[in-house]
Amino acid sequence: MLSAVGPSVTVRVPAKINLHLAVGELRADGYHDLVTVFQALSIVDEISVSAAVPGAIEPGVAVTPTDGVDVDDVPTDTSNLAWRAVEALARRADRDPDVRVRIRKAIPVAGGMAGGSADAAGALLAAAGLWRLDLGRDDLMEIAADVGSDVAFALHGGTALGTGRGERLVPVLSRHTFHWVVAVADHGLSTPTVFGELDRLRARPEAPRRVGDVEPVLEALASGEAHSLALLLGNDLQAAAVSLDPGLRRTLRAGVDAGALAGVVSGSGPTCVFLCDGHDAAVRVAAELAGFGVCRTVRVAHGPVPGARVVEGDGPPSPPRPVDPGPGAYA
Ligand SMILES: C[C@@](CO)(OP(=O)(O)O)[C@H](O)COP(=O)(O)OP(=O)(O)OC[C@H]1O[C@@H](n2ccc(N)nc2=O)[C@H](O)[C@@H]1O
Ligand SMILES: Nc1ncnc2c1ncn2[C@@H]1O[C@H](COP(=O)(O)OP(=O)(O)O)[C@@H](O)[C@H]1O
Repeated sequence: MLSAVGPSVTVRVPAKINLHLAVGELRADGYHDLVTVFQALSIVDEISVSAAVPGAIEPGVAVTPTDGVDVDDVPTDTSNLAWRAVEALARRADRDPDVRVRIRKAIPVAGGMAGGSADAAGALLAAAGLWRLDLGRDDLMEIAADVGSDVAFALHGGTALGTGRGERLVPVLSRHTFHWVVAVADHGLSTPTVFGELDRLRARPEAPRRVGDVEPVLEALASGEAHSLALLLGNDLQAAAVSLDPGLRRTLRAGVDAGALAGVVSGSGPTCVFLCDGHDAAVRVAAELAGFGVCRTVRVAHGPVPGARVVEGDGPPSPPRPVDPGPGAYA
């Protein structure tokens, strides 16, 4: 959009959860190989990138909370993941990152829902549009993966199987919409600390049990059966998140007591997500769970939803991406 002060592009980008997260051994590069099933949920951040204008729009990052999210721990300096994405794109395009990034934040911070990665994906798409860069989807995915393991999925959206660090994606057939209750904790957990805790737990004789194969999860998604999927939700990082934050055990129990089909820690936590038998059931579970006092806030959400999309501005609209895969997809 051409405004009085200059052009700007706005992108909406979803949170993710991990329906299945199998963590391999620690690699020499400090990462772990993953086999994960991501699903994008209807909790979205909005990222606007505007051309800096001397004296009117200063380069940098601003963050505004929405939906009661706590943004105290979101940096507004060059360490913000959205800014790092803009810098990576600017390097690729051989230009200055002379922009202002505004983030309207609804995704819980440090909650295992990849909010920072979502902002990075949003900033990447918005800046590419603002600068009218001639980059294909593969170029954007490559830059995204360099910024963080989860950034590529935020561009992709829908439901996808992630391997490698989580950045290698194949779309997964997911029939129907799944309804979730999201229990947001009053604090965050650091992703590297949770991976480190899992390594520590695995070095002990009574190592936590690992999640099973991913194939049954893909079959349940293809069938669209929430009851089948509920039995298969699993996350190797859950034992580590619970070890660092034992209160999560109560949260997980409370969601099921409130009527959810099943619950699991999302990614490195501490957000817990509960699969419900339809939208009305999710609203009931959320109301009951909110009364248990086991988390800071409770949200109702659904998935899958599309990945990062341009909603306003003079950049090219993002190509529509199928939530269901085309030929050659995994399931
Ligand atoms: C655990 C997951 C599951 O989807 O999500 P979150 O809980 O963070 O949302 C992801 O793997 C997080 O991805 P992301 O948050 O992008 O991680 P990165 O910035 O790439 O890495 C941060 C740190 O986490 C650890 N890490 C991350 C990914 C991976 N496959 N193995 C790792 O060991 C490493 O210590 C790394 O230095
Ligand atoms: N745009 C951003 N939004 C949220 N956190 C950010 C952002 N940029 C950097 N961070 C840092 O990344 C950490 C992890 O945040 P986040 O991506 O929300 O969680 P997670 O890795 O658990 O999914 C935060 O504690 C914060 O310090």
